[in-house]
Amino acid sequence: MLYRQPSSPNQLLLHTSCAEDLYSIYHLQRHLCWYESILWPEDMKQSHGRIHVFFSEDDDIVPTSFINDYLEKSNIDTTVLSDFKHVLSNLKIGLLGAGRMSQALARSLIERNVVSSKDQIMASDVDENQRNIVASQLGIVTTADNREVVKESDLLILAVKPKDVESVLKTIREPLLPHYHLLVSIAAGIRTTTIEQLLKPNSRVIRVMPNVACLVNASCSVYSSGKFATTDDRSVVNTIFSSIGSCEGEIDENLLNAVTALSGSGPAYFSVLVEALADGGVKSGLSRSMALTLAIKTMLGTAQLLLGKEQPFHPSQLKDAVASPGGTTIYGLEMMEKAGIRAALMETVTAATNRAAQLES
Ligand SMILES: NC(=O)C1=CN([C@@H]2O[C@H](COP(=O)(O)OP(=O)(O)OC[C@H]3O[C@@H](n4cnc5c(N)ncnc54)[C@H](O)[C@@H]3O)[C@@H](O)[C@H]2O)C=CC1
Ligand SMILES: O=C(O)[C@@H]1CCC=N1
Repeated sequence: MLYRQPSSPNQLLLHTSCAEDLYSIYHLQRHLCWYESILWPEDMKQSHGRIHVFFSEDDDIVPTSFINDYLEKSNIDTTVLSDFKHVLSNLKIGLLGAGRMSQALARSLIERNVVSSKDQIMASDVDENQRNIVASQLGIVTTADNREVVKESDLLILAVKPKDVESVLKTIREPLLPHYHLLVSIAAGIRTTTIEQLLKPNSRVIRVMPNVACLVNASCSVYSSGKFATTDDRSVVNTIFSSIGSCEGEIDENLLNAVTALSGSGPAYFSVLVEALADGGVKSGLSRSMALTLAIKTMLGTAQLLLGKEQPFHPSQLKDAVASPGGTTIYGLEMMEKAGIRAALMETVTAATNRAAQLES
């Protein structure tokens, strides 16, 4: 009644009244009406019995320490259960395309216990070799049939190359149920409206841009929601993409191409910079391996200083702190300016943004 596509007038009536009415669907599908279930400290104090709030220490949905502090200040008894997790324990995740990004995502979700079992993830890929890698290295079930993944999952992650998006969406259009499934696309330059048009009306879509550093749980992701995505959908996306690094929140979709060009493609730019700096070291007599190690670790240390948990440096502050009067650094910096490196990097991001816009059309 809720999920079957109506094929007779009676079924259509039932479907419309039960599966499309906002309030019925919430209750029949056993979703919680959050807005009716908020218990404020004042309400708790008025209760006749004793109230004690228990939190899981590691909660992907509720900010445990923030709410715990808030309740403590309101004199409500609380206990944080150490080592307890509140994870996406029932959500079934389907990966459409089992390439580099999907594998990294699946690995993180399993290793970081965001899912409670490997059985919660399934992947499809046209390439048998990729399927074998995923099955043997990650122990998750794979199939060549994208439709099978849709039928077995609640949330789908579309991780094929942009050129393959349309054909995959056409294949899964039928089994993908707008009220049931959430489709998360990480494909560069494919708008949520394009995806929505290829799916059934009202399909819930969120577009995310992570980066390859998800292989080491250090991706930074940004997302944009389609027209029909819900607050719960955004919360799940936040949880999933925080597990592979950080999720920097939602952004106007018009800016997602710039994100793609900066942080999506960024690891490639930094790799070129590291390689070029190492070349400079080799030219000045260092061994290749020493030069590469120094360049990489210098990039890492610089990133840590710029991010600085307690006192982040502004880039110009850090540059000034390193360049002493008449010293080595200022001579190096002069050469960078002569070579036009700032303009070159700005144009790099602009060119990649424009390319993402071309993919959109
Ligand atoms: N590689 C990167 O650094 C980033 C990639 N992205 C996006 O992520 C997506 C995936 O990228 P990668 O994982 O790097 O690509 P990939 O080439 O490693 O993986 C794509 C997989 O999709 C499979 N595939 C192709 N057609 C298919 C079909 N019809 N049905 C099922 N599977 C099919 C391919 O066999 C391949 O294994 C792309 O859209 C890209 O724009 C986003 C951020 C960073
Ligand atoms: O170059 C690409 O198409 C993808 C998008 C972000 C990183 N790689």
